[in-house]
Amino acid sequence: MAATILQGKEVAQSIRTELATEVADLKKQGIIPGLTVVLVGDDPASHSYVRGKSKGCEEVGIRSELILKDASTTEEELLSIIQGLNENPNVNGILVQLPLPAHISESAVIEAIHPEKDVDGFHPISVGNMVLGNETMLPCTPHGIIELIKRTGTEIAGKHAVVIGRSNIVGKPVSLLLQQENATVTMCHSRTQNLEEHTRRADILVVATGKAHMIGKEHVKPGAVVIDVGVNRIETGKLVGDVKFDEVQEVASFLTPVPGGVGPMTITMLLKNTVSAAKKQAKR
Ligand SMILES: NC(=O)C1=CN([C@@H]2O[C@H](COP(=O)(O)OP(=O)(O)OC[C@H]3O[C@@H](n4cnc5c(N)ncnc54)[C@H](OP(=O)(O)O)[C@@H]3O)[C@@H](O)[C@H]2O)C=CC1
Ligand SMILES: Nc1nc(=O)c2c([nH]1)NC[C@@H]1CN(c3ccc(C(=O)N[C@@H](CCC(=O)O)C(=O)O)cc3)C=[N+]21
Ligand SMILES: [Mg+2]
Repeated sequence: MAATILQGKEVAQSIRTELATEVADLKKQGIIPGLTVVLVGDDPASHSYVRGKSKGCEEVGIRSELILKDASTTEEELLSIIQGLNENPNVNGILVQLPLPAHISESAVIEAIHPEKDVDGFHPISVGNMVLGNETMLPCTPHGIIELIKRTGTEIAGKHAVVIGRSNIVGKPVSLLLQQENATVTMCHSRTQNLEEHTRRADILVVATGKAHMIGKEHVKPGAVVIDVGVNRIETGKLVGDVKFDEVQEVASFLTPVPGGVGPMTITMLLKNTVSAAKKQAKR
């Protein structure tokens, strides 16, 4: 039986409609949520993601600002820009697009963002609160993935979830959130031996490696929910996931497409975090 395609784009759209109503209400109270995105350098993929973020803000009525700096920007300059944004009451959320040029320390930059404005959920305080299960800003991609899985009607509790990838922005946090939803979680990475043996036991398989088409139907248990996080531009210029969509579609029960799956959910969770940051900051 062919998998149901999990149209993240449609789910994202319906959440954005709800957010637009919420933002309209906030505006009546004089609260205008604002997001500032800082982009250093001229990586074309980064520019493309950042455009998606501005468009998302526009759709729901969030005021967005883009600060573009060239690749030679120093760490000191960037830290001082962040300091200014921390102090600016019109800015509720700050996102510094990663990766940064090699001469800038990503951890120093992330730590400079005020945790209340950390809409990426990357600050050590946000990460620590997530690990402890405290209420906090959740990282956008992992949060979007959990929302998508829930929309399938799949009960996460008790299921075996396998996550491939252990990055700080996707693999690690999504495995933690799945565990908090009471899944039994296995984490795989580039040093995992016999990958297929692990993935074939997954009721829920989350793939976040950045390796185009590395997962085929031989990796997937019939009936599994498969979430493809990868966004890879191949030679033809086409955008593809980490999963061989056509063949995995034959065995999975649900499968996310690329594009149109996890990506739009990521941006929507960013919008959601920005709105919640604005509400929290307005109370003070
Ligand atoms: N749709 C969205 O919203 C988003 C999409 N992405 C995309 O998701 C993908 C992953 O991103 P990110 O987590 O930042 O990537 P990273 O490169 O930071 O991490 C990749 C992870 O995959 C593991 N890995 C690599 N190759 C293999 C392999 N052959 N077998 C098993 N594990 C492997 C690595 O293992 P090891 O740790 O051992 O090196 C690492 O843990 C990228 O394509 C990225 O563009 C990312 C963020 C958001
Ligand atoms: N500080 C920071 N926060 C991030 O959240 C962050 C980051 N840095 N660096 C890079 C990764 C990657 N990422 C994506 C977001 C949306 C899509 C997305 O919307 N993709 C569309 C296609 C986009 C296109 O056509 O290029 C889709 O999948 O449908 C993809 C990737 C966020 N990231
Ligand atoms: Mg990375």
